[in-house]
Amino acid sequence: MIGVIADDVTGATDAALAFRRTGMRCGVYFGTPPASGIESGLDVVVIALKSRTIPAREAVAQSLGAARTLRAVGARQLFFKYCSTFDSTADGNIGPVLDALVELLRTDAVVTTPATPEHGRTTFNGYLFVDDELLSESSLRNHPLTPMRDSSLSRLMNAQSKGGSVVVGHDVVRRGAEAIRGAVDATRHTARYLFPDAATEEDLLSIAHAVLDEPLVAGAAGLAGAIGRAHGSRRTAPRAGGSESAPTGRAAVLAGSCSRRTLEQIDRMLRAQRPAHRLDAFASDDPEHLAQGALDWYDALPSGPAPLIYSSLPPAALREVQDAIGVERSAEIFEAAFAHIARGLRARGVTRFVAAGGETSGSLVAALGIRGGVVGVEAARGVPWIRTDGDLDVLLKSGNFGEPDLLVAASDGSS
Ligand SMILES: Nc1ncnc2c1ncn2[C@@H]1O[C@H](COP(=O)(O)OP(=O)(O)OP(=O)(O)O)[C@@H](O)[C@H]1O
Ligand SMILES: O=C(O)[C@@H](O)C(=O)CO
Repeated sequence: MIGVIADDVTGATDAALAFRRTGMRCGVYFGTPPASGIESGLDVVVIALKSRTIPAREAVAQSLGAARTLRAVGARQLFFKYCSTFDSTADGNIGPVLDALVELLRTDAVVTTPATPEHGRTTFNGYLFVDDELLSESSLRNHPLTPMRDSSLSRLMNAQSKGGSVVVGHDVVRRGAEAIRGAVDATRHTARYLFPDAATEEDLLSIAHAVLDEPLVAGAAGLAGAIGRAHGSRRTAPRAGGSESAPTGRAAVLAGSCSRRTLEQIDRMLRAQRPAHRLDAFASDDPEHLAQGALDWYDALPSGPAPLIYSSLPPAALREVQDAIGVERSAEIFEAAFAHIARGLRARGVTRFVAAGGETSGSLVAALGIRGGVVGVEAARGVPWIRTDGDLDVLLKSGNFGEPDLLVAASDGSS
């Protein structure tokens, strides 16, 4: 069994989908459950944390807790899922968590790559590209919590981890798994982290074959799917119980992501004349007050299409809020407000939640007390519906994922 520790909930569902597509039986848990709460017979157990931007020490403690539980239920390999755009601060948390996992597993070389070609993430000479731009020149340079201003994976990693890192060039990767394994063995005692270049699914498959017996690997959905394929798991039956059609309950969309793609998707909602309410921290910085305003607005809506409640702003307006209120404080205000709103909407009969943004989704999942779920139909690449253990359907969308009409389409048909 492969045990996945994901540093946010949208990343967890992205990775779970990548494994499930290859036919692996995959369960998703939000927060670390007791070992007895994990279904037996799964090929992959994904534990979703919300540890990407919390203090490094807490991220390490939570990740070690998840790792111990996964090992207790039989994980032979741990996969640390971080963002395909390496979202992290200068202090972590990718490096500190991996350092701690290396020590826990007493391993000495970790092969890792964020490359996920289906999401437009590729690496060359150790530099990370988002579509045709370097990471540091992409919209990720303006991320509200983890602005990415460098594209060199080894520089990013060295700044937040111990043990050093090296790049395994594309010339080696394209020679296949044996060559990659040779590079891993040659570096085992000199550098802890290896970033093999990957521009295609074929590159990822070679990397996956090279690491099948390693106790610890790390990366994004690209490597997860490749490992699934390398296990030849397409031959096993998909897990029963995943819903095969999109859910249809009463819907609401909550967007706290300020990513470029989410802003486009919100624009589509507005142009489709969906009822929309923006949370404004300048009007009130009290999350409960903001939430009550949104719920009063919701209560006054005539029945009709699913509404959108959002805090998302484009970069310049976002900076104004952050300069006035503080980066962490403003994030806390909105995440707390979305938590109250999610609970309020649930109480009013909403059963289908579409959430945009990893932190925002994490807040919603915690507020609704969702502990786990089954991966259902794929609404967009990397974005599956999750049928939760509490009879809700949630679509947890990474900020930059999905076609521009995703929010409209996923919340269609509500009354
Ligand atoms: N108007 C705003 N002003 C300041 N901060 C905001 C505002 N709106 C949202 N935020 C904060 O910005 C952060 C957005 O992060 P989130 O993870 O939800 O989206 P994302 O980074 O686009 O998604 P992902 O991590 O999946 O790529 C949240 O902490 C949110 O509370
Ligand atoms: O890897 C990605 O880009 C996503 O799964 C994610 O982690 C965004 O939060």
